Amino acid sequence: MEFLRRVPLFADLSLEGLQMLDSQARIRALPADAWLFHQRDRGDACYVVVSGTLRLVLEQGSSEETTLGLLGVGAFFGELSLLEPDGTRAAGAIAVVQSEVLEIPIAAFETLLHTYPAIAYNMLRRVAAHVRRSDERRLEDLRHKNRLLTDAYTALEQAQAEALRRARAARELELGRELQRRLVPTIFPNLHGVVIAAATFPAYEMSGDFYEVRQLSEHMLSIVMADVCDKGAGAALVMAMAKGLLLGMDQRHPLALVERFNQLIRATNLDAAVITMVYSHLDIARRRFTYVRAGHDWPLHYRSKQGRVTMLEGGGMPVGITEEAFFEEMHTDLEPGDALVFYTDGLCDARNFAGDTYGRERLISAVQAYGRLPAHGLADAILGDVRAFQSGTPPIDDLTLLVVKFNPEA
Ligand SMILES: Nc1ncnc2c1ncn2[C@@H]1O[C@@H]2COP(=O)(O)O[C@H]2[C@H]1O
Repeated sequence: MEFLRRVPLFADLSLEGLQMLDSQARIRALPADAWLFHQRDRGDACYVVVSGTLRLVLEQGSSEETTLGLLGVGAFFGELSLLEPDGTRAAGAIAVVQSEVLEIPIAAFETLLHTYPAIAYNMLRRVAAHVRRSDERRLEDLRHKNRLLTDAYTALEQAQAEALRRARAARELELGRELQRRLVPTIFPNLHGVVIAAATFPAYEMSGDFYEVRQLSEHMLSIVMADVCDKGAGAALVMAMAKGLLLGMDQRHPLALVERFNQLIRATNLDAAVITMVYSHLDIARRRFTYVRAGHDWPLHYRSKQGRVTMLEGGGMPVGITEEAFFEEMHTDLEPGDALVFYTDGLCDARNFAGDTYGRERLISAVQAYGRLPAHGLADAILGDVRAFQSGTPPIDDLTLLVVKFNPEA
């Protein structure tokens, strides 16, 4: 009774009212973590905390919980569900520590409301406050969910745009690669027993390496091996432009062609347009090889009679550096069974795990060892030697190899 009198809600109750409550209410003990009731349970009593602490919980899902508030000694709760017919609990109540509550059955609660207008009025104020608070909570909850949704939507939009951009870039690269594949020949003129084999491997999606073999007359081939001094898409664009320029040029004189080509490349004003190249003519009837080496790695000449390899001499700077560049036209005579090996610097610069480069010495040894093989066999043997040396280390530069096997028909 004394305890009931100290509960603020019951402060104005008459002795009769307090006695009625006291006779009908009972104490319930709750161990820590015990549920007094769950949200959505049917309400059949209201409560006052006698000892300990309870927590009011919104149970939103199996794992989601929101604490509405803590109830200390003297707190009154559990009345909302009693005010509507067959009302259910708006929240669950759980003991935080070992606690006790005074349980007032619905019948006693209704008698109180009917008998004491002041209590009914207080109850009305509590309900109004609950409704307002729950509206605010719902609004804030909605705003929060809206923010989460907006964030998720923005993230999704960004991810979609990024995926689209990547797909487009990948498609463009694929188109570029395809275009480039068509720019380098795979079928070569096979005349008078001269067989050519070539292979190119870009370090990135696209490459700055290129080669070209054209038949200029019945007995004359032009052979070009070139390397744009850059990698990737930029190099590939310069490569396509350079190839176009070369195609339209007068091919009769190697030295004149390289000099003119240098001026044309300079005239493009592109910084990236620096190209090392070997431009050459193979005169099959005269067994003569004429070439201009513009800053490119020395082609190798396998002399079948001696079984030896020589580097083809002759100097010159890369194309595209200066208008005053100096180039040299050189000649060498070929014997049946000889081979010419052209390559880009990606071949000698191929690295192994230890960081060592394949190098020209190894290349010369390989050409010397396999020089007797036909063109494709020799190209495969050289590439096999490089791959074995690399043992899986990813390439850092484009790698191109072209082999000419000279077996003129008598
Ligand atoms: N914001 C609130 N929303 C719902 N119930 C509340 C809230 N704050 C306190 N409560 C009390 O928690 C009790 C849960 O059971 P009832 O719905 O019977 O009555 C509820 C109120 O007494």
